[in-house]
Amino acid sequence: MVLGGGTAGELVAAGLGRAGRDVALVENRLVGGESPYFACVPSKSLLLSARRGETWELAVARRDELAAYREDDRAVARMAEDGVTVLRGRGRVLGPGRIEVDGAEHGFDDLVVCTGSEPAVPPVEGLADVPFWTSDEALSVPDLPRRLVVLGGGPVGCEMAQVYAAFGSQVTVIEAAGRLLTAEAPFAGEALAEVLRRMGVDLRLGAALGSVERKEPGLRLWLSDGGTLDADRILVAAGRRPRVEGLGLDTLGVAVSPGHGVPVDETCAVPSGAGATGGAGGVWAAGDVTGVARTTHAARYQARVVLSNLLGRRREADYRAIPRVVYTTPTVYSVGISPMRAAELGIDLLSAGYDLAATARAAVEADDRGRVELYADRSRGVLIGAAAAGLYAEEWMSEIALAIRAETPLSLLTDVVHAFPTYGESIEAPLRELAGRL
Ligand SMILES: Cc1cc2nc3c(=O)[nH]c(=O)nc-3n(C[C@H](O)[C@H](O)[C@H](O)COP(=O)(O)OP(=O)(O)OC[C@H]3O[C@@H](n4cnc5c(N)ncnc54)[C@H](O)[C@@H]3O)c2cc1C
Ligand SMILES: NC(=O)c1ccc[n+]([C@@H]2O[C@H](COP(=O)([O-])OP(=O)(O)OC[C@H]3O[C@@H](n4cnc5c(N)ncnc54)[C@H](O)[C@@H]3O)[C@@H](O)[C@H]2O)c1
Repeated sequence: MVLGGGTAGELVAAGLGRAGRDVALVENRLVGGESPYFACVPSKSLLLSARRGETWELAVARRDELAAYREDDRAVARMAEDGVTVLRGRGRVLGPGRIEVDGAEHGFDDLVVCTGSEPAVPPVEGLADVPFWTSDEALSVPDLPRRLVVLGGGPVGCEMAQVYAAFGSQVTVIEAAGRLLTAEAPFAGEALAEVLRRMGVDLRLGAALGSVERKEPGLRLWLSDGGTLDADRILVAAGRRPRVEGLGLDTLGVAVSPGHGVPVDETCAVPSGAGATGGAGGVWAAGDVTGVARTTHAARYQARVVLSNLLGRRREADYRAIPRVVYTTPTVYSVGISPMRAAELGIDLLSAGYDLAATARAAVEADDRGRVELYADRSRGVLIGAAAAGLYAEEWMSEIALAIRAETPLSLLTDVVHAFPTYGESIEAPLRELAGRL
């Protein structure tokens, strides 16, 4: 029984079905989940349209076509082809081996929890009384607000700010922390801030939203720094919470708490309390609901780990090199440990950086923005993290993910040759610098 038919749930269910197992997928919205209809695909489509200078009407038409007009018939048909029974409705576990889907009871041996995440709405005075968007609306409705306030300067807030500013909205980003993309290396958020400011985005950094009130026409916002703002629409992009409540997991002895992921071990099994099995089998979880990495590729990775273990081939997940990408122009790509995290862990970190402007490719592209930074563990002589802000960084930084995951010695990495003229050449000088400082 797979509970939740998004990226993770689809992959587990399809794999089990193809392997001839008896498998059902419970989904109460759209088979496919967030990514194809409300998240990755429509956001990347709008970002590309913005970069190409398309009109809003064309961009929305293209977005909606790519998002299959938010209809899941093709995804459901694929499930049927793979031998998966789709149970439409909200699922709730009743106890070991028993689940209810919209009133009907079904049995199961193994349970895989893939219920994803939902937007976190901060407890701001007045916010619940005004109409606001989350990314779901921002990526599915045809409106282009004249004045848009984006609450949160994380990946969602930054991507949406760039989209709406590019198409002509007057955008303000309110970010409680002092910079954008707070989890990542500081230069990345600063590079993005510069680009957004140049596009006319008003960045209110270090300010939280205090309260909101209707003010015809539109809304009036009060900030914690005493400032006020008038807007037509608020987009809440203040983080996401694993969807763990109301699933009945407590009946299996699985302790969950709001805002925290379902706990998983390295095999993506949910450690069971007394009598906490899904019947004859076990309880597993994959994707955003685990709160581990919260990206589509991480959901797919965990799903493959679950699938392998369910099919009898033990597999453990390794999260050291899962990329985190913000698909703005320029792209912000991060992987592995950030400098802040290394400091928390007491790692003796060596860092080296390089401005992309110094590459021949930057001259060819006539774009001198961007930088790459590499972080190595001095004691082990291997890369443990990296960040880049630059055009196509999501493509040319993949080799760094491989180097981190494979723990390739720096001495060997310095012997890798990159094609000329590419942005990939930008990592050669920092790699040599790091190797020379070991
Ligand atoms: C705006 C935005 C942009 C993003 N862009 C990217 C990107 O470019 N790249 C990237 O890698 N990641 C991106 N992400 C993150 C990515 O969308 C998620 O990590 C991914 O969708 C997680 O997949 P999942 O299977 O865990 O959950 P979901 O896709 O959310 O699937 C969970 C499913 O479970 C169903 N469900 C929940 N509870 C129940 C229940 N009780 N009964 C029945 N069904 C239930 C839900 O309806 C849903 O369909 C983005 C996220 C957002 C918000
Ligand atoms: N390209 C991608 O892979 C991609 C793109 C978008 C989202 N995602 C995933 O979606 C998840 C959610 O992204 P997100 O950007 O919503 O969350 P986030 O947690 O990364 O960022 C939210 C930001 O909102 C700020 N904030 C929260 N409450 C506030 C308040 N009251 N006032 C002002 N600022 C406030 C926080 O300081 C934080 O910086 C991410 O963890 C990411 O994994 C991935």
